[in-house]
Amino acid sequence: MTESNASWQTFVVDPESELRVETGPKEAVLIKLSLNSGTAEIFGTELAPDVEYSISPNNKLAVFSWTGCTMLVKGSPAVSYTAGETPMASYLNVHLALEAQRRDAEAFSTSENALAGPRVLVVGPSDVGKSSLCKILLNYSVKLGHAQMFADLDCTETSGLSMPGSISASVFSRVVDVEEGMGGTLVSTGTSPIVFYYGYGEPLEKAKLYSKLIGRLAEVVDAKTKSDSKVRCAGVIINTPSQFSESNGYALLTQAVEEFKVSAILVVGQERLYSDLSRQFQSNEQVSVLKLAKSGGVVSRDKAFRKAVQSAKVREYFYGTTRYPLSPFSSIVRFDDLAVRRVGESIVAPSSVMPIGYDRKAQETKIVKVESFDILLNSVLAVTHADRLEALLALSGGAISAPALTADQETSLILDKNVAGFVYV
Ligand SMILES: Nc1ncnc2c1ncn2[C@@H]1O[C@H](COP(=O)(O)OP(=O)(O)OP(=O)(O)O)[C@@H](O)[C@H]1O
Repeated sequence: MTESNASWQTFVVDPESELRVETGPKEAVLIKLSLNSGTAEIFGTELAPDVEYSISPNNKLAVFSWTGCTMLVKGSPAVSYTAGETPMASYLNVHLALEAQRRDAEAFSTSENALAGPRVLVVGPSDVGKSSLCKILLNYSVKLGHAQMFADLDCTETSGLSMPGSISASVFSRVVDVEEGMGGTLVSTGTSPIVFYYGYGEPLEKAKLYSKLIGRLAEVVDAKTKSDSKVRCAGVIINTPSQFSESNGYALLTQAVEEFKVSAILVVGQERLYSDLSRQFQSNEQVSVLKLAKSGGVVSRDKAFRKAVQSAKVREYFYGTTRYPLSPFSSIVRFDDLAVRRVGESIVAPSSVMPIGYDRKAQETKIVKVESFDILLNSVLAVTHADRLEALLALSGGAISAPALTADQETSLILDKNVAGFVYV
C-alpha cells in the first residue's frame, strides 16, 4: 500500500459527537487519521495528539469526542462524515454502574465473603455494535487501572482475539491498540489469550460441541478469577454471537448466563429480545437485564464483506500487521508422524440412510481420525495442548498398560484442552 500524496482534510467534531470513517476493501492508498486538537477516542481508546494512525482496508470506525476536537484525515476513505446522535452517554452510564460494583468488590476483597466484580454479557442481533460496546467497556475499565477479563464467545468474530472459528478469553491490562485491534500480536497487546477451537462459522451448526466448549471456557475464566483477586474485582465482559438472540439460540444464551455466573445482560438494539430476557430472568435476583440503543453509525456487513475480513484475519494471524509483521516459516513433516483429528461425523449422509438409533447430535462431539492427507490441503489446523502419552500415563497410574487411548478417551482429552496455536497446510 502506498502513502497518499493528498493533503490532510480537516473535520471539526462537536462535543459528544463522532467522526465516522469507512475504508473499502481495495484501498490502494493508506488512510490516515490524526488528532489535531482537543481529545478523541476510538471505541474507548484515547488518541494521542499529532500521531498518525493508519486505518486498514475493510474498516469501519467512529472517532468520538466528549469535549470536541479537530481531526485530520489523509487519503480518500469510502465514507467519512460527522454525526451528533450517538448512544455513548448511555454506554458511559453503564460503565459507571459497573465501576461502582468493581469498587465495592475491591473494598471487600479481603473479607471472608469477598464480592466479585460485575460479569456482563452483551447480546443482540447481527451488526448492532456488540463487539464495539465490549471494546468501549473494556477500554474504560483498563484506563481506570483494572486487569479486565474479556471472553469472546463469537466464533464468527472477525475482530476477535484469535482465529475465526475459535472462542477465547484474555485478561487485558492495556487498552486495545487502534491499529492492531483486539487480536493484535502479543507485542502490541501484552496478553496471550486462552483459545478453544470450535472450527465452524456458526454456534448452531454444531450446537452440542459449541456448548461443551463454552462450558470449558467458563471453567477457565472462573479459575482465573478465583486465583487472582485483581481480575475477580474487575469482573468479566462477555461478547456473544448474534445467534444467541435467535429463538433457537436461547438455550446457549441461558447456558452462558449460568456458567459464566453473569450478573448483568446488556441487550443491544432489539426490544423483543429485551422483553423475552426480562421475563425469563425476572425471578432471578442475581441477573439484571438492561437495554441499550444501537448506534446509528454501526454498519451492516454482508456475507462477502465478512468473508474478506475473515480471510484478512487468518492472514494476519500468520503474517502479523503492518506495524508488527511476523515471519512464518514452513516445515515438512510426514503425515504418519502427525495425529490429525476432526470433530464431527466421518461420513456425511442423510439421517434416513443411517442405522436405527443413530444419534446425529451425539456425533457432534465425536473426534474422528483423518485418514487421508489430501483433504488437509489449504486448511488451517489447530495445534492442541492435548498430550496423549501424558493422558495414557495418568489413566494407568504411571505405567502404560493400554497401547492407545480409546476413541472416547481421546475425544474427552481433546475437547478439554485449549489450543497452542494454528498451522496452515
Ligand atoms: N459508531 C460507529 N460508527 C461507525 N462504525 C461503527 C460504529 N460502531 C460500530 N461500528 C462498526 O460497525 C461494524 C459492526 O459493529 P460490531 O462488530 O460492533 O457489531 P456486532 O453487533 O458485534 O456484529 P456481529 O453480530 O456481526 O458480531 C464494525 O465494523 C464496527 O467497527
